[in-house]
Amino acid sequence: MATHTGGLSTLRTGPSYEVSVRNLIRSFGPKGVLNGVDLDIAPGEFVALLGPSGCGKSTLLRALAGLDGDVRGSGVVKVPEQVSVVFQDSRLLPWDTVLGNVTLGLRDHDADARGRRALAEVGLAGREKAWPHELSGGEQQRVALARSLVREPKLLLADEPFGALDALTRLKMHALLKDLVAAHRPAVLLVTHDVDEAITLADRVVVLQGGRVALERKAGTAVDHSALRGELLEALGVHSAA
Ligand SMILES: Nc1ncnc2c1ncn2[C@@H]1O[C@H](COP(=O)(O)OP(=O)(O)OP(=O)(O)O)[C@@H](O)[C@H]1O
Repeated sequence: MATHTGGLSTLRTGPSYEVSVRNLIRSFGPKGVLNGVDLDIAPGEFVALLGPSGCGKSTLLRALAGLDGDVRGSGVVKVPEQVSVVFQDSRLLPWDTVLGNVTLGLRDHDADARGRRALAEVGLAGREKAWPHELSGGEQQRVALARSLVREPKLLLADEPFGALDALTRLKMHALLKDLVAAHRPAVLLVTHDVDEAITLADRVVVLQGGRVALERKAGTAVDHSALRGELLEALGVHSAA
């Protein structure tokens, strides 16, 4: 699914990066959206992408996924071959079972066994034969995660995957995603509007603004959550009294 530029990647970036973006520019008609984005993601690193609505977060994610066509020469210097994408809606095929959705397109002889294992990992063992409409929104997102991870991606791209879920389900999904990422170790780029979600889940938080990376901060358990929260909210133009 992802597209490659080859060649330049070894000149511009160390082999230690899974993803390298240099001076990525994207516009729709005369409107510039991405005006020179630089971003590297190391193997197994979890990066959260924050930014005001319309600043180009999804555009960047789609460029990395190769969803908007050929990205050669556009600034995506390096992306791995195995990329999986999870969106806000699960995008399950309504006419196939849960297991069928997870294994869709897999040709290996052990696809079913792998699909069952992936479903067990997301807490849906026993639901293989269910239809998507029989599942809750949270369960459908679990299936979407299983479908992504069964392909053992080197890069997991997630575009507000929990944005449509209630607060409690969202917290449960955070814990699940943390466990899945710890087990599979893909590099992750998570687009989110939720500053706390970004700080809790990611190793690094990147703020996109004016079509460029405006701020990058280390996140994770070792950092002062509330100080980082304040700094990020300020960068996003939200002035909180807290
Ligand atoms: N296919 C397209 N054609 C024309 N304009 C587009 C297209 N896709 C995105 N845009 C425009 O590019 C800008 C960035 O959109 P994008 O979806 O990347 O922003 P975003 O940061 O993900 O926003 P949000 O947080 O609201 O989801 C927006 O102004 C949008 O209208």
